[in-house]
Amino acid sequence: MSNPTPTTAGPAGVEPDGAPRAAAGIELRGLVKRWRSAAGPVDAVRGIDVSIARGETVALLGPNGAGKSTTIDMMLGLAEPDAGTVSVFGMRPAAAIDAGAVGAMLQTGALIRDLTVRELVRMTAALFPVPMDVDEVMALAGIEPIAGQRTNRLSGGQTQRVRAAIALVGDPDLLVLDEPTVALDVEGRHAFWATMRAFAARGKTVVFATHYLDEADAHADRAVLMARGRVVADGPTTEIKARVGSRTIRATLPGADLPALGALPGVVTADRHGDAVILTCSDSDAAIRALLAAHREARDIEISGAGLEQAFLQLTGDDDEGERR
Ligand SMILES: Nc1ncnc2c1ncn2[C@@H]1O[C@H](COP(=O)(O)OP(=O)(O)OP(=O)(O)O)[C@@H](O)[C@H]1O
Repeated sequence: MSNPTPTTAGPAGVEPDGAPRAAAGIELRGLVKRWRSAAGPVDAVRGIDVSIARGETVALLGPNGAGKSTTIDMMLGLAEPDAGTVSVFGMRPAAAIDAGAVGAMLQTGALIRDLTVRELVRMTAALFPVPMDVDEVMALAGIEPIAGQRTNRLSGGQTQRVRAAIALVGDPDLLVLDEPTVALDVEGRHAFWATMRAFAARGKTVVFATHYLDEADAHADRAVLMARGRVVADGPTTEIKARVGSRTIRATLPGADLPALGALPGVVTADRHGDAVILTCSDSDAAIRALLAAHREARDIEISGAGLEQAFLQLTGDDDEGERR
């Protein structure tokens, strides 16, 4: 990964005609990236369009190799697109970084050794035009208790917290996180997301890639699902769940005729577990009415929404036809 190259784009936050860009968010337009390696070319990103408004928290979701990290690299100016454009608050990525508008926590990146945690955070703060107060960022990242510890004597979870503090200390308007909680245990994840929510609550824009679908569901306003270099779904997590269908009806119904249940209006599939039947529905309202009309004896009825995991598997499972909306 190379360092961002400075750009000669216009002054930070100002359009060529002099108008302020305060309202602009992140715009990815027609982005294409083909990596060339010894094993041959890899079409990592195959034409994606994503708009992220200021103040939004957006999760980039997708299986291994979907193109999430490549997209993040282009958003940060670390990789040059083969086609398309990236605009970060109206600027090219390198200009946005030069302006101190972007903080990032990528998958790799060691801490400078032989400094205390506080020294490292203070030193990093000095690199930014308008940094956060060092004590404030240490509190936000929960690293006050390890302020005096040497950076080479930290656990994996402590290292992640310090990396988070370093990403935050420039008080960026955009924070980009590539699978930030991979090394964290359950408690560490909880603390990490509390930090990020507190940061987002200051009106900041947060974009994160994750494999943890529950994290996207819990912490993002919106999820952009990628598979094989394309966007296969983009919307609020609730909308994505609704798009794939579905809700599930469970009911106790001994001796039920599964083919008949499967043929009820609004039902897509019918399965049995012991005396319980599980109906996957495209229209759970129609299905529940039909079920009760046909089987007054049905009891213990539960209706639940599909988890994001289920939505994700359905949306990314058969993506050969390309982008679907
Ligand atoms: N620097 C590179 N050189 C060559 N190929 C690359 C490079 N970076 C990524 N790739 C390839 O591009 C494709 C997309 O990778 P990318 O890391 O963007 O996906 P991802 O969705 O972030 O995956 P993961 O969840 O595993 O991190 C993969 O096939 C990967 O092997």
